[in-house]
Amino acid sequence: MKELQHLNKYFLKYKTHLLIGSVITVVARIFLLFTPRYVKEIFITIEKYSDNSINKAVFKAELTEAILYIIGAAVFAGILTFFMRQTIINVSRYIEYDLKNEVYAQYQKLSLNFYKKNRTGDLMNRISEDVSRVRMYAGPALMYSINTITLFVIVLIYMFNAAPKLALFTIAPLPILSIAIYKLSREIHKRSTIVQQYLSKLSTFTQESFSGISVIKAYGIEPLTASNFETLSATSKEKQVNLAKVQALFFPMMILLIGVSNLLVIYIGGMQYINGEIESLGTIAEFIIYVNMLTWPVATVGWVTSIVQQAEASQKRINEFLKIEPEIKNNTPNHTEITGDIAFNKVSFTYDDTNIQALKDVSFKINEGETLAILGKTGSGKSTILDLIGRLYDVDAGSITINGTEINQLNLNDLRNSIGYVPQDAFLFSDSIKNNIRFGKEDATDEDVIKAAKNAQVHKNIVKFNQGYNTVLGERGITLSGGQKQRVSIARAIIKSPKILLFDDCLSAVDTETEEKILENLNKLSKGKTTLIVSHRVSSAKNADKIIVLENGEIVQKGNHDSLINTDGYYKDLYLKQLSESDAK
Ligand SMILES: Nc1ncnc2c1ncn2[C@@H]1O[C@H](COP(=O)(O)OP(=O)(O)OP(=O)(O)O)[C@@H](O)[C@H]1O
Repeated sequence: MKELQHLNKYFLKYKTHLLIGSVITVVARIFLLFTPRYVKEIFITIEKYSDNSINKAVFKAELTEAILYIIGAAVFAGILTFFMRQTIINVSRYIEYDLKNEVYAQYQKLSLNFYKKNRTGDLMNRISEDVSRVRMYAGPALMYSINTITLFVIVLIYMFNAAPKLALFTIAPLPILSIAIYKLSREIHKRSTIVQQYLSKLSTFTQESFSGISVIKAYGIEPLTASNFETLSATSKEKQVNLAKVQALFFPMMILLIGVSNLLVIYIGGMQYINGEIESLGTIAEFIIYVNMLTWPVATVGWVTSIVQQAEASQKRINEFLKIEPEIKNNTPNHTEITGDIAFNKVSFTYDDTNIQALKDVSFKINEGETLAILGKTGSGKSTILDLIGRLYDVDAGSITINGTEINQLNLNDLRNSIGYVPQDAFLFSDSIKNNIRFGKEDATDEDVIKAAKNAQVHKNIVKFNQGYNTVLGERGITLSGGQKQRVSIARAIIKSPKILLFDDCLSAVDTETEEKILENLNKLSKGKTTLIVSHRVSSAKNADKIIVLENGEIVQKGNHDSLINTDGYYKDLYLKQLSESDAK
């Protein structure tokens, strides 16, 4: 129960609801217990009438009174049961909602390293499956526990008062029922976890197959994919059948044990009646109703125990993530002014998971309003420089400063809000083009969106779509070409009009003519803004104020276009190669 203590703060938050719910539960059970007692009364009345101790009129009156009490109590207990569910079960839904929000907020705080270590499916499972299991503890388990305890205490008092020996025999099989249900619930849980795993394997397989349907079709491997699906599906079916087998045992077992208890009541009760140990047959009828009333609560003891165990395991998994301290912390809660003077001072950085040193002793400076182009072979560390500016990771050695202040001393939100970042793989949400661009600036008007799209040279493409800016993009923006996606992503960054613009090789999929136009527009737009352009093309770098060339994480060349084309090295070679390529066209 240690892990579940995390929920205590929520129980405290909803204490009034819980208290009212508990009181209602107790009162509802008390009313429910009117039935057996009045059934006994009816039997006694019948016995009195058959003994001729009462006349027909009294018999009728007593019978009617008892029946009315039974109906009234049942209706009242029914209404209270409704409110019992409306309070306690609703609280479990509130707690589920709060917990999901807490986990989601924590996910957002965690750094990229966390996302590399944990699979998306796992993150999704903890926020949905695990939270649902915990809800079962916060609601149904709590409700049934109060229910069972109340019913048990009252019924046992009644039973032992009425006929102690009969009471003892009647409740004897109940612990067996409870243990059996506990064992069965555990088995059901074990098997349903396996079923769950297969279902998620099936959905991952289906999702991947249909995302990559063009590759599957191009390679003509539909039969192979179909047979892999069939194999997976067959195992999944087998597991479902296994689960259904144990589930099918649940009710027969309950019916059997109720039957045994009923027989015991009738047999022992009958013997006691014959021996004159109990005064009326009504007591036997009363006990039969008690046994049936107790069966479900007793069964729930086993069921609740298994729910609590599952919830504890799920909460443990949730707590594992909640306890992780975000690696990237906002060290300055106060607002900080961000300008565009950026300096790298002997920065080194190694990726934790791969142990690859992506940057070694990198130093450079860009003044506000300047453009820096970063070139170099793949894997030389270019993207890492951009990631470090946005503090997606913190440096291992050296420092990065913006206007003389180390970036880890800047307010993290201010820093990220002042950056417009266009990643290498443009990621677009399944939403309209307009909203995808507006994502950069929530309060942007339609005119702002169009202006940004024009500057990113994508407006003409967008208006050609039937729905124009309202065109909804499919999963991962599949309806757009690579170059169009890159340009929508650029529009998203420039609409924000940030102090710092980071372009990570985001013109690779556009032709050189469009690239030229975009760069021209950016040149106008980025007046006063600091711009970093990562590229593999000299055309993207030639107008930059400064150029650096990276190799294996180290700066091997520094300068501008004019100086670098006159110096032997990577830049000059690239320039000559790309010049001859464009001449050849
Ligand atoms: N998230 C990551 N986790 C672990 N290692 C990484 C990660 N990102 C990059 N690396 C490694 O760090 C090195 C530098 O990568 P980086 O992405 O900065 O290179 P790049 O110059 O931008 O390459 P490209 O031109 O192909 O985009 C590479 O060896 C790469 O494998």
